Amino acid sequence: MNQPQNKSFPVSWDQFHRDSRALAWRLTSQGPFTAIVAITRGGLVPAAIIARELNIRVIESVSVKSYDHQNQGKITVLKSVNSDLLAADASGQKLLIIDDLVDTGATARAVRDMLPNAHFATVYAKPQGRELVDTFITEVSQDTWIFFPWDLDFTYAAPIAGGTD
Ligand SMILES: O=P(O)(O)OC[C@H]1O[C@H](OP(=O)(O)OP(=O)(O)O)[C@H](O)[C@@H]1O
Ligand SMILES: O=c1[nH]c(=O)c2nc[nH]c2[nH]1
Ligand SMILES: [Mg+2]
Repeated sequence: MNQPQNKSFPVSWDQFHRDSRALAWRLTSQGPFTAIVAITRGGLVPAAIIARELNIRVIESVSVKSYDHQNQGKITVLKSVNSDLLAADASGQKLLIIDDLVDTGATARAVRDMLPNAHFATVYAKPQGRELVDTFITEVSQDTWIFFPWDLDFTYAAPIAGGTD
């Protein structure tokens, strides 16, 4: 990552479900899609919600890793897209790629290279990667780290004004 992520944007399960549903609503005018390609692991949860809302039964995964905790490394493709879907994309079928967020855009670029005709959607977007995404719901600033509900646990929060309660 290019700049420190000194703000935080924690997302609850409720909020994530609502935002993913809002993304599904927005995607209704872009389909119908024959299949979803979820970018694991973060894209698996919104992909399940969107598949349910849009009645899509075929879900493929592509595994791309670029972060170790909050540090960006080089892009590694751990699992590519199966050849049937590569052929479907090349023949003009509408595929939908889903991820939880786009940050620098490195992951999105790698997956777009595999499926150049697919519609790319994320729940959240940061400015550096926004142009690589066709549809998203909420933008946060580049110096914000989004904390997803599957990475969080309930814990004590100090008062905003400082000190202890
Ligand atoms: O736009 P970028 O700068 O490439 O960052 C966005 C990607 O980073 C995160 O995935 P990560 O590589 O951490 O793997 P994970 O989904 O398994 O958590 C996130 O889920 C996106 O896929
Ligand atoms: O949980 C996450 N939050 C983020 O803001 C982010 N950016 C890249 N990868 C990320 N993972
Ligand atoms: Mg990811």
